[in-house]
Amino acid sequence: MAILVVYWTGTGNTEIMAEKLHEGILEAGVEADLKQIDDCLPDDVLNYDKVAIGCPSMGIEELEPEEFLPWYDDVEPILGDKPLLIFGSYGWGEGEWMDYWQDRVKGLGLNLFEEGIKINSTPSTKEQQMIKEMGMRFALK
Ligand SMILES: Cc1cc2nc3c(=O)[nH]c(=O)nc-3n(C[C@H](O)[C@H](O)[C@H](O)COP(=O)(O)O)c2cc1C
Repeated sequence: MAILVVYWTGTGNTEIMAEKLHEGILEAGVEADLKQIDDCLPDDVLNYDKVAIGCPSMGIEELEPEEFLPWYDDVEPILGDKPLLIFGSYGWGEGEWMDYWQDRVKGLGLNLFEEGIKINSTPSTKEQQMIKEMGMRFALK
């Protein structure tokens, strides 16, 4: 079994989240790759059993529109029933972009794992541990 953790980041906060998820998955003893979307063609997701996708809140509570969204629009239709974990960082408010993203995923009937992880700004040490534990659960489920 292999898991892909793939993300877009502007200033590195979502990247820290991706690294912690990846760490947790590896600690659970499951093979995993960590990639930025630049290094991952949409079809590459087909090589994995489970996929974790990260994108921060950009625009006005939106997924990043220039690079991430066109990539994600191509990925979503080929995910099938692969377990999908979504995550990202936000800067203010309640992190509504994650609610919209989850609604979108659920509306398409995709196999969403737990609730998407949203973290305000840079994840604290405690939040990093929580993310790592979620990575372990994702790996072992
Ligand atoms: C162009 C732009 C738009 C943003 N829009 C939002 C927003 O609508 N809501 C929000 O909570 N944060 C917003 N943010 C803040 C980012 O989500 C926040 O800084 C986040 O930590 C960035 O994650 P990253 O370091 O992975 O890029 C925006 C930031 C930028 C640069």
